[in-house]
Amino acid sequence: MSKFVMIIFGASGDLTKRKLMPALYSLYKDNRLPEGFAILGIGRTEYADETYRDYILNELEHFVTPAEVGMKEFCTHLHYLSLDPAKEEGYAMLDQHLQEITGEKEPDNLLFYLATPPSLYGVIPLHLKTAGLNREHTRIIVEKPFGYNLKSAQELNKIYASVFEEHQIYRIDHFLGKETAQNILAFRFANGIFEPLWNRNYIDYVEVTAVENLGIEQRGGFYDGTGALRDMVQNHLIQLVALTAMEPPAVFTADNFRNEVVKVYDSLKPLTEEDLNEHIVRGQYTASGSKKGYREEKNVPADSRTETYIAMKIGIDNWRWSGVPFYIRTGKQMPTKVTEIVVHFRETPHQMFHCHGGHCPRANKLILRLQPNEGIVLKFGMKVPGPGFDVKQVMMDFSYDQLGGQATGDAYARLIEDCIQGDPTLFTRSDAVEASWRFFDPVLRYWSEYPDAPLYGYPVGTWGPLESEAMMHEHGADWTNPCKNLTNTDQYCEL
Ligand SMILES: NC(=O)C1=CN([C@@H]2O[C@H](COP(=O)(O)OP(=O)(O)OC[C@H]3O[C@@H](n4cnc5c(N)ncnc54)[C@H](OP(=O)(O)O)[C@@H]3O)[C@@H](O)[C@H]2O)C=CC1
Ligand SMILES: O=C1O[C@H](COP(=O)(O)O)[C@@H](O)[C@H](O)[C@H]1O
Repeated sequence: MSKFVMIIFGASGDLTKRKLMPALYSLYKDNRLPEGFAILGIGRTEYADETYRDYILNELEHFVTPAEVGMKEFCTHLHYLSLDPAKEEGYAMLDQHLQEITGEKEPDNLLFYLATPPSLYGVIPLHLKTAGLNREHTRIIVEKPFGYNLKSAQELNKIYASVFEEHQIYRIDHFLGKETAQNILAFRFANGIFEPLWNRNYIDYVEVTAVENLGIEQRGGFYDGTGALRDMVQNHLIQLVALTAMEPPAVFTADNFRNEVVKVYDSLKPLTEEDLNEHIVRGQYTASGSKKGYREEKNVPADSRTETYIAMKIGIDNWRWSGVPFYIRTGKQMPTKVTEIVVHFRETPHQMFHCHGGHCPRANKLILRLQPNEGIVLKFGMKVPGPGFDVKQVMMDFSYDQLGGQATGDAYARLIEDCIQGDPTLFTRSDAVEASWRFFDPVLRYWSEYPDAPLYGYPVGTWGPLESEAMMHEHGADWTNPCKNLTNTDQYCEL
């Protein structure tokens, strides 16, 4: 077998330093990278191998905590080549460099990772093809968002299909690499107790939340052309909906699993005019105290109408879910960072216990928390000891800490390792990416046709525009908001 080389386009960027290098280092220290591997960073920024190694070592010392021995040794596997990935002429030099690193005439155990702005996702594979670097054993990982809308995703898929076989293409969505996202499948399909209840007969509605207490950091240029819908909803949030809603595959293989994901996307209830007007709330954070508003961020136009928050009510038209609303939301500069799915079961058909002593019987709720404090919480009513029938909500909770205190693995490490081993299960297939865009395309069209469609402000550190609360009130409910500084499972503000 040829020597393994991972080539990162965008090697001077944010993703590389914050996620990819720490993930590769964690695989390295656990001896999970192929023997004699090399990593070649590509970018327009000028570095010599040595200065790039120093730069990455410095970033690893910052992002890998606690600091560990072995990082310097890991960095000896790094190389750097300065070229503009948009220009064809650099690719012969890339080929030459790969030959020098591997000592082989035609190295083909190559993994290309596209961590550049999405505008380069179409041109890089074409240049790889021209340079003859799309060899039999090469693979390519492409970051999200894959496409800007349905049409561009279809065009990209065509380009990739003209350069690689589908089994060589890995469209990454790092949420699927999260241990806790995969655990949704184990929770649903390895346990008999919940699955019989997991349908429209017993579930009233579902919330999917992925919010952050950070702003856009230094990514204004990227984010302003992207927005929350493309950055989070079309990929991460809808993947979580799929994991929650999908049917169990008969056998757990990559194709079976991915077929079930596509079936969920194909069953998403097309958005109507009413949905576009009333069941989508977009927002943008505004200054509060010393915190900047979105329009004051670097590389963001002062009149930007890019959404940093979006909440939507969506439906799935199939036997299991017909009539059950899924409320999904994501936002920057919220009070805390939390990713979770809350499944609200129907109330008992008849309420024989009434509110008492400040407590009211409520419907059962199951919370699947992906981060932080990964775990599962089931809420149910119990009689408070003493006279009368005072029913209080209590919680049964499982925390990942109970699994021997082992930290949940890193999503990027898991996915890069899967790709090296040729396992595409947790990557997005071409038909899935198109099906997802097909569903969200009308929202993008609506916003471009009606640029004055409402965009609500929300102050930094709040739970988004009040209009999104109003959307939930239509269902007679409120969003489940964990308290600020969530530190353990019983900190739910509404309790
Ligand atoms: N950052 C994150 O947390 C996450 C990012 N992603 C995705 O990963 C991808 C990369 O993100 P991120 O690292 O934040 O992006 P960056 O904006 O940091 O860009 C990465 C690198 O691409 C190169 N680049 C930028 N513009 C151009 C250009 N016009 N032509 C050629 N090269 C260019 C730059 O290197 P140089 O100037 O040296 O050429 C830059 O360092 C994006 O698609 C993003 O959606 C996904 C999940 C999380
Ligand atoms: O893909 C992205 O995800 C991050 C959030 O990921 P998490 O694993 O930290 O929850 C988000 O900040 C970023 O904007 C987006 O591009």
